[in-house]
Amino acid sequence: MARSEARGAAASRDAADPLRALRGRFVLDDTVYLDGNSLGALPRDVPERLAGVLAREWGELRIRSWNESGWWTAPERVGELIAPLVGAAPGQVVVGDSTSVNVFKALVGAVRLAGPDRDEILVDAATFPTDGYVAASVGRMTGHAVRPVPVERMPAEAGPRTAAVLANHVDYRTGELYDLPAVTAAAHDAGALAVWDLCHSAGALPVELDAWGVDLAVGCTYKYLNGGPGSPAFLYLRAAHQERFDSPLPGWNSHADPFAMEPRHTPAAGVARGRVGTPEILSLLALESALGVWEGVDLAAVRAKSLALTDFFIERLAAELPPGVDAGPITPIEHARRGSQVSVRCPDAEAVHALLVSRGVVGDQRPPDLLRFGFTPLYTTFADAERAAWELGLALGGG
Ligand SMILES: Cc1ncc(COP(=O)(O)O)c(C=O)c1O
Ligand SMILES: Nc1c(O)cccc1C(=O)C[C@H](N)C(=O)O
Repeated sequence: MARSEARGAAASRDAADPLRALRGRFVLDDTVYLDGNSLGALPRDVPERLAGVLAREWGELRIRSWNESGWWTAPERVGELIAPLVGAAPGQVVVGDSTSVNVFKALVGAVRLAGPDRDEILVDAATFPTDGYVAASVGRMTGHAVRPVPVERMPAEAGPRTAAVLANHVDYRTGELYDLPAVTAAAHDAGALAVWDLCHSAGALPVELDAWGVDLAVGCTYKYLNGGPGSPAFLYLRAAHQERFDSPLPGWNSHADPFAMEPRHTPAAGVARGRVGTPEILSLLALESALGVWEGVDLAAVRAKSLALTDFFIERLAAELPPGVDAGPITPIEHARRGSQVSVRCPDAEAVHALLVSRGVVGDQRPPDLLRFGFTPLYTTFADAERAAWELGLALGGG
């Protein structure tokens, strides 16, 4: 297919895209932005909302805003906006702290729920580093052995010693989507709890935490949920576990009566038990505004577009890669095993990434030899996918 034909195909697919109007809800330019799996683009409504928060809520109401502007309850309120995106009924998602801190809360909470007779944690062998670092520290604190296991091996490896498994729904490096329901079911069969990191799946594809029986989950909000740099993470605490959830970070915000200022901690009822200290109000409210773009969005349509975009990119890349070049996608071709990014193995990835950025195609690069291209279905176009494949082909000597 000549380039003009490929561009024509992209244009017709963009014209037929049921989500095409959503791109206008974001601040974007003619850069091909394929790094929404690291930092989502800015939703248009956010600056005005934040300006209002600064001028009125902080500037004029000051301390009164904790009650009158709903700051105190924002962690649960924003959690309710995330809940439908991860298949959670109300009352199970709370927002605050970083993903790393929530991994700590969730994992210690899980091993405490599992009880004293189990002494092992299985951790995704290819995990994003922070989860592995936290798990190792949890092991040192609690005495549990921490055993790295590939996610696909977890069903076979979980056993009578296993207290919890900690796994990523989508591998940040390869873009592989794991079988969350099967791994969760196997963990349960072994009597263990399943804790999932949804950083690379929340907002990118349908997630059904309640239906799939997940015990605890965490995820960041600055990737596919477009909450902004450092926006707070979310914690899912399954309703059935809330009463027994014993947080390793019981701050005053998770107290049943915070303003009683009691010396002893009495945990709050419900998901507020997952809170710790004062919420990050400015970034939390920016996130709340950013989540407005999801109103009425069908996650099945998001998934269909994500797969169509990544298929198209993989197809165009196969056509544009010069013969004999030792580079190509490592992300699984099977839809059931693909998240919303395509990772391309390529020599001199750092130099190729820099060249692509200079040509207006922004993905990212992970050592030693991976280029990552994230496809955010809310705003990425088929024209973006076509141009990225073309520029990557050129960067590798094609054209
Ligand atoms: C899978 C995964 N977990 C955790 C993190 C880090 O979380 P945080 O920096 O919010 O603690 C990231 C990305 O930064 C990630 O991709
Ligand atoms: N959180 C990030 C940051 O603060 C700076 C740069 C990148 C990030 C990321 O989110 C990286 C991302 N989790 C990854 O998948 O590699």
